[in-house]
Amino acid sequence: MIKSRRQQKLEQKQLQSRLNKSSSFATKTPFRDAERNFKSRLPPPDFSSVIDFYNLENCIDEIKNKVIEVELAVDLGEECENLFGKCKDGEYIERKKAYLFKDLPGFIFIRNPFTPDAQKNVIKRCLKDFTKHPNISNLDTHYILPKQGLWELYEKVFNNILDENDKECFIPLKATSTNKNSDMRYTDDDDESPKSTKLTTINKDKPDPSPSPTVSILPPSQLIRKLRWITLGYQYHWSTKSYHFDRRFQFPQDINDLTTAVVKAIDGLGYPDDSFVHKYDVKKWKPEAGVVNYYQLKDNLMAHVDRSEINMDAPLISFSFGHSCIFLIGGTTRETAPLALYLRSGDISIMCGPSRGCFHGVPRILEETLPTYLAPNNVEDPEWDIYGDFMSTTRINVNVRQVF
Ligand SMILES: O=C(O)CCC(=O)C(=O)O
Ligand SMILES: [Fe+2]
Repeated sequence: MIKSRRQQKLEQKQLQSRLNKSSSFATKTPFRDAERNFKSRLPPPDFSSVIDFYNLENCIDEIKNKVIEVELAVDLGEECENLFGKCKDGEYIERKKAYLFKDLPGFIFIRNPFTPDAQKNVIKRCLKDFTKHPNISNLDTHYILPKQGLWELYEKVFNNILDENDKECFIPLKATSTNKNSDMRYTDDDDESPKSTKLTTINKDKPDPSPSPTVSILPPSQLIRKLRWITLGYQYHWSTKSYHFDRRFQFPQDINDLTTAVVKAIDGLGYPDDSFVHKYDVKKWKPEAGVVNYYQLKDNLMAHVDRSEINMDAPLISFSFGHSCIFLIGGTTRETAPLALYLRSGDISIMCGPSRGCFHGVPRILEETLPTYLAPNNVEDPEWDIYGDFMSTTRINVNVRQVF
């Protein structure tokens, strides 16, 4: 059969497209495979290899053998009741254990040491206080947020003090410009080479990201669910993956205290054969920067390495609240198959030592995993209603770093 030139061209195009696709298999890595598994809705993910610290006895042996149980240097209950909460009569929370992983020196997991009330306090801080200026959020790129903070405005709507048609609820867009510097938080971290943040380059001009011409004006109740992150302390410039060393705001004292307690508690943790021991003098610990991530149920965070800090010896401390998620942590490239674990409300994960340079990410937020004590309509605590309502679709992560 003689093919027309058009037909020949079409076939050539199809062949090229197939070749391109197969060459993109070069980017098919064990980390990406794991992400693909946990992101999948249909068929649902295979959860059999996920480490579950609330059910370790029933995990398969292959998983149990990777985990080492150790004792914290400090009982987070006894010594830090003001931070993690005082147990009610008859209530008991295990607050002296941590877990290490055989193939991942420096990664430490602590099961939720918080009481429900202590968790609620941190969640309220994340939603009502940390979302206020001067802290920057992803919404600041596109919107002129109200002085009182978006949450307080939303609270007035939620409590029927304001109607969303009221002019106070109008949140204007920022004027768009031709500057192409966009908000880079959710682009893939494809560059696997460790970047050094040399002091000579840190103060070079870092233009603010440009507002997108496609975002729309939204009422507070919808805009608040578009909140994805805010930054604490040293503000972060996502597109250059470096800090604004000239934009530093007061770091919240309560988050400072929580992380200091954790740094004290993990001191000296290590493998039984001493092949890795974590040491970081608590007197040197300075929480200088933080990111609060707000995930809605369909959100995820792609594999990345946090390497913008000049001090990579200090631990990176991360708290989870609200819905559970799957957390993946692998090696210094995506070629290492990651460990998968459940992070539940209150859990603390710490990356220090070699694990500080490892790829990690959150491929999945797990529906219907909000603890009942964080759910709305709690008659005992009507003030929680608005927070519970927000948390019914949300996971919050607070992660804290020392920069220098
Ligand atoms: O949400 C999490 O648990 C991880 C967040 C994270 O890795 C980051 O913000 O760099
Ligand atoms: Fe991270």
